[in-house]
Amino acid sequence: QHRFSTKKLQGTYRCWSVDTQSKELKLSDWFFPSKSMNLTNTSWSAPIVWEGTFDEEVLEKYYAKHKITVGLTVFAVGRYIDHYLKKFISSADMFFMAGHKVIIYVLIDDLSRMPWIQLSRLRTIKVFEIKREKRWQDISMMRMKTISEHVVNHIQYEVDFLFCMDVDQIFIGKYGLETLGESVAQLHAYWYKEDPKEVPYERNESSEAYIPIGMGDFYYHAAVFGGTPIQVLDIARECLKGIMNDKKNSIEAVWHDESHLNKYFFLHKPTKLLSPEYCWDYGRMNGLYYPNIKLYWAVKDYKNLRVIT
Ligand SMILES: CC(=O)N[C@H]1[C@@H](OP(=O)(O)OP(=O)(O)OC[C@H]2O[C@@H](n3ccc(=O)[nH]c3=O)[C@H](O)[C@@H]2O)O[C@H](CO)[C@H](O)[C@@H]1O
Ligand SMILES: [Mn+2]
Repeated sequence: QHRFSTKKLQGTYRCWSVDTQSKELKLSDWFFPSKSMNLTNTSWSAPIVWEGTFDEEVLEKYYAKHKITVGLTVFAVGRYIDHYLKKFISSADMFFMAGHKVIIYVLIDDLSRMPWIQLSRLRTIKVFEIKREKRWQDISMMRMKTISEHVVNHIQYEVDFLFCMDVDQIFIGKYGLETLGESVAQLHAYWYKEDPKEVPYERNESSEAYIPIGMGDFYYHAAVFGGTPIQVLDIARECLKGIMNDKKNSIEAVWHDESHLNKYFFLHKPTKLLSPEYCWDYGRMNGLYYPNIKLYWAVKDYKNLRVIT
């Protein structure tokens, strides 16, 4: 078993297996990082996708012949429905996999509050009612349970690739084929330049999400992850297992599902990483400028929006 044991962590990474089901285009055909850019490859040879590293034309041509459908799950519970959902979906309609088939899976705790949104061609929405967890921490963490159930029940038969995203964000640039992969992780905008020693991994040894100081590769943002449906199923199941075991021991990891996701990607290296351009925070990172932001954080308002318990 790969769950935590200090001895096992040392040097024995489980690398990804080649998923023969994946319709992904071969890396050497479309990924051309320039030498002047930093951080375009990981130590396990996964690409880190930035604007300027990929040949969009080659990708479009390839996927014109190999038709795909891309899924996108988003949760909206409580006040997050009225505050974020419409903007997230209408901006996704415009920018997420433009020109390709997309199914947006909305998981909502009150169907009657689902906003009416006129979609473009090739886009479908499927709405599912879910039960509302009492604490915001559980709303966030139990997404892993709901995602895994829906992947098992239907998503796996409907899409070739799947993304799972937070609702409190907005697309503003083309979020395209370059992001597709077997297992895709998002670099967190606050920590992508940081030494892994400094990032907020769970440091409690008793937690399933524990990563010892000095280990770890990057700090990944749980607001975006994806891959093939089978891979996403594995991510969601493993994270849920960690979350539930922690609950049994009355532990809650410091950044909830994000801590468990970081543990997962530490043990099972993602095959593709997305630069912070794919999930940017204009609020805190305003000293830095990237001209090609594709998705950014909406303004947070925890005090008014989160369920209070
Ligand atoms: C950088 C950072 O601070 N990250 C943490 C923070 O992310 P966030 O502050 O981005 O968390 P969040 O409030 O966006 O919650 C995550 C997602 O759960 C859904 N949702 C959550 C609450 C709610 O009342 N209704 C609802 O629909 C919604 O899709 C939302 O986008 O908090 C999360 C827990 O919430 C995780 O611990 C993240 O690791
Ligand atoms: Mn969020």
